[in-house]
Amino acid sequence: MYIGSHTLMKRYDECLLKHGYTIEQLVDKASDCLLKHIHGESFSIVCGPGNNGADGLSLAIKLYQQKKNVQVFIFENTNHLSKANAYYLQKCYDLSLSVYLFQQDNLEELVGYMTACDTIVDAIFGFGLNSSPRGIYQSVIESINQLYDQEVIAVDIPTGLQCDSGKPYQSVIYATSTITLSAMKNGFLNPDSYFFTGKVIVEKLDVDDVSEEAGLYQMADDKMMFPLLKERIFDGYKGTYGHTCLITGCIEYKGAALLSAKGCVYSGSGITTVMSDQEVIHALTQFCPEATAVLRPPILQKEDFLRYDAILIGCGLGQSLDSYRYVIDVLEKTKQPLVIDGDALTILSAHTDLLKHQNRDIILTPHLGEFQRLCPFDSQDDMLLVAQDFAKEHHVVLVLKGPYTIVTNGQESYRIRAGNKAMATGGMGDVLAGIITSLVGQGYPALQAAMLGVFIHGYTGDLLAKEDYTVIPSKLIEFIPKAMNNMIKSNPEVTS
Ligand SMILES: NC(=O)C1=CN([C@@H]2O[C@H](COP(=O)(O)OP(=O)(O)OC[C@H]3O[C@@H](n4cnc5c(N)ncnc54)[C@H](O)[C@@H]3O)[C@@H](O)[C@H]2O)[C@@H](O)CC1
Ligand SMILES: Nc1ncnc2c1ncn2[C@@H]1O[C@H](COP(=O)(O)OP(=O)(O)O)[C@@H](O)[C@H]1O
Ligand SMILES: [K+]
Repeated sequence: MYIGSHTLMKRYDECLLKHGYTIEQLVDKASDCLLKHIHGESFSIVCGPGNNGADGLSLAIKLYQQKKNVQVFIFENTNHLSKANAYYLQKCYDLSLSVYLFQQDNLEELVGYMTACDTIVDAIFGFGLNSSPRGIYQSVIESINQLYDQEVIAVDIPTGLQCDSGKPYQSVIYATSTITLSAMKNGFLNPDSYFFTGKVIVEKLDVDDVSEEAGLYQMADDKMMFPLLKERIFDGYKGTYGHTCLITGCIEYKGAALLSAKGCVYSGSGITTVMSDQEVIHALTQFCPEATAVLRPPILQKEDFLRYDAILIGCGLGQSLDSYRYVIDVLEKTKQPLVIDGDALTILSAHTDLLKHQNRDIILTPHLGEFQRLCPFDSQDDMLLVAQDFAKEHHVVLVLKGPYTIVTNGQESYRIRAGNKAMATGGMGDVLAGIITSLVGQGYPALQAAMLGVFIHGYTGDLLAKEDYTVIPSKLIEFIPKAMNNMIKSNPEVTS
């Protein structure tokens, strides 16, 4: 399933136009999709001035041609209509459909006409809405929400619901169901949006598939992710599964280093070595005896890293002058695939130029706060686009953590369907960084390692959250091997 935001959906339409479709054709195809889900005999179709309204007008014509009882309601005289809207409105007039123009003084009368129909179709605004509907639009929305006997079907998005966040503007339609076109809208991932959308049906237009060309995200769910996890081989040994080096922890932040090390070991790393301070190493022997350790020298040299398959830097590294130097050293002197997390990301924020010319796989795992430092964005920005552009510009795999964590390399973009609110506990991100590093060390390509790491982490958390109110990192770690085994056993492609 593909997911779009308002800018990505706009880009999607532009790609289709580039492929030679006309906007009138696209609207025609959109109304074909709508028609499949519309039942009943009498319809009030409420159409705004843009292409969402055009979808409604085209649908009205098709219902009318099926001899249904159709009344169309519009808001504006023809000067502000989109091209397709004006085209289909003229067709409505040509066919002598009943078209009513909303004005402040006829609102009550026109809404009265709607009470006689079975179904109201909301084609007022779609992803082109840029602020709360006001004036006559607001009055009509509020009046429609007062009608309780009619089914309300929203075209693409309930008018007044924000496409990207799923949050309502001040004035919003409460739909019974929403037929969304071409792709799931990012905002519908927010469970609160359900109050407004009702049941959501995704309908693909019968057109060339330009989803990837437009940069739409894909939902990475069980079906996509289970087969990515490889079975361990019959004669594998520790050398088969990679040697990872974790440059983590300091006197003040021992826990993060311990959690990332254990996450790395439990998700199958062949050998895990923690490069840290004496105090961290001491604690590690108690907490995770399977990990090995080396004392971190004051200056890191290329030779210190020759035997490793993957490096992690961050997870409790702190932001001291030493930590700062470690980050620069690792970026300048090592060549292995690299995972950068936590404090190391904050240090990196002032030096993103170092990401240029790296010629190796680099995975960044910020939460939103860390990402804000790396790539200052505005709260109104389209995060799907911001994340994608950042990854493309800096040649990294970006893991932007949160509900439905984003994973993108700028070309391919995913939202991972795993993880839950019970996991919002300190240290959870350190476990994730350890898992991803483990997978990189085991030889998974960077994008796959990031996707799979996020999925394993979230999937384990989901299994625990079925029973528990909170999911604690130490407990999640213990459950990782069982969860990974579950994934392997549930994958029909694994035969051994
Ligand atoms: N590939 C697809 O998915 C397709 C989608 N189509 C439809 O096109 C819609 C998007 O069309 P548009 O880009 O024309 O956008 P909309 O129809 O959602 O709205 C744009 C219009 O609303 C006005 N507007 C925006 N905010 C306003 C506000 N706060 N108050 C008053 N007026 C406001 C704009 O000036 C413009 O006239 C989609 O939601 C979908 O229904 C189809 O028509 C074509 C194919
Ligand atoms: N509400 C939530 N829904 C889904 N996943 C969540 C939620 N809260 C936290 N997580 C997951 O938990 C982890 C928290 O990471 P992070 O914020 O870096 O924690 P820390 O810095 O304490 O280690 C991320 O993988 C994130 O996706
Ligand atoms: K709508």
